[in-house]
Amino acid sequence: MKTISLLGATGSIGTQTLDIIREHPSEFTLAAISVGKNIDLARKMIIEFQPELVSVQDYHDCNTLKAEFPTIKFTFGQEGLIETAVYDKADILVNAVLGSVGLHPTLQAIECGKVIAIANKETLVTAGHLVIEAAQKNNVPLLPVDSEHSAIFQALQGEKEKNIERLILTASGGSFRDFTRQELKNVTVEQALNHPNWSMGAKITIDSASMMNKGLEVIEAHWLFNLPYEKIDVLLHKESIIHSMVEFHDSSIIAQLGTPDMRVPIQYALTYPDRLPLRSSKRLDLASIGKLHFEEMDMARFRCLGFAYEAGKKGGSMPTVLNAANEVAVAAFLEGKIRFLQIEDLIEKALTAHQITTHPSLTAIQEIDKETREYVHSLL
Ligand SMILES: NC(=O)C1=CN([C@@H]2O[C@H](COP(=O)(O)OP(=O)(O)OC[C@H]3O[C@@H](n4cnc5c(N)ncnc54)[C@H](OP(=O)(O)O)[C@@H]3O)[C@@H](O)[C@H]2O)C=CC1
Ligand SMILES: CC(=O)[C@@H](O)[C@H](O)COP(=O)(O)O
Ligand SMILES: [Mn+2]
Repeated sequence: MKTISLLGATGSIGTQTLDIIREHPSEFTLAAISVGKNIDLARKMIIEFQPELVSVQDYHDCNTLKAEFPTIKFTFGQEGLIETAVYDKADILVNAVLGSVGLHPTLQAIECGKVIAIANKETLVTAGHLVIEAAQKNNVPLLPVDSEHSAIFQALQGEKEKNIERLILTASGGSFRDFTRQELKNVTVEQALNHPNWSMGAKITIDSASMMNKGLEVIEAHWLFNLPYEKIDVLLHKESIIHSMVEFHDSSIIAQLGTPDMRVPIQYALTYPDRLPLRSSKRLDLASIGKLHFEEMDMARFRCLGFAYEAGKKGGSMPTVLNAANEVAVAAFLEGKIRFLQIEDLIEKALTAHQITTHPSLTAIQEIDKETREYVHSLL
């Protein structure tokens, strides 16, 4: 029996993690959860899973739930996320919270020796060097949940890092794959949220449409698999059936395939190095699919991908700026304050204005994250 603490329980990855726990009650138990502002869903989860600890984003919501569930321990805010991440009865932390708010809790959980199943890619983008250093120092496994990284992780089982020629991350192209830049000028939030293959949270769906999701994933892959950016490529694959691939020096390519269902990589991270059946997941029927398509990535069309490669290669605090600017810009787009193409303009301005700090500490990362958010807000 593995005991889980789950950050971001009310989100897309969070609720799918609960599906896995529900499907395998003799394998997993849930000790602690964090939620944001979706208190109605939090109530239902508390009744069904009876976690011992619940962290809530806001103080007021925390007090409301406390009055309703007097036997459960409640906490709130950033400290609450940390308490949940390090909850002593949990063996494994599933980090499915959104954004760089997940960084500090992840570092603390690593210090406490928790196995980390990481969906929260912003944490690895904003401070991958700190997360990897801490994981190595504390001998803590960092298990990828993101579908592309899970695919690569699965393809690498039994393989040696020295034999890797390159990673090939697949990209669906998102909601606007076939739009020209001219057509992108007036797209709506509703159109952007209509991902062709995956049902995901709002922020990552916009990131998919701008191709920033793939940019964040390139940086995430750099840290998780210890490879230079020159060995990480992106290939447009509109069906999202091949979740990613590894090419080896002998020219062999190993790919992982499946229907687009995040429960598969979530469960693999929870059962690794074992596997369990997943009856609720649809089997891949390649004969009925017939054809798979691949195209080279157009870097002029998808500018955010170029920004991410550039920020990743420059290193230091640049990825922190990339991530923070993107978080603010996407939130502004979702709130209807800016147009879609202004997301990339704001990110470009933030990157251009930034004076790089090399090997930033946690305090420096937090400070640069805050400053970048303020700077981008000042441009809105
Ligand atoms: N969805 C997917 O298929 C995939 C997601 N990922 C990554 O996983 C992470 C989560 O994505 P996803 O599940 O789509 O996101 P969602 O927006 O669906 O969920 C985010 C979760 O985080 C909580 N949350 C948001 N902000 C805060 C905050 N400031 N403090 C505390 N809790 C907060 C939300 O709470 P509430 O809703 O209660 O407000 C919710 O539980 C992201 O990093 C994403 O890039 C990676 C691969 C695939
Ligand atoms: C499910 C998942 O891992 C997402 O990150 C997904 O990859 C988004 O797809 P695209 O970014 O390729 O559109
Ligand atoms: Mn992904």
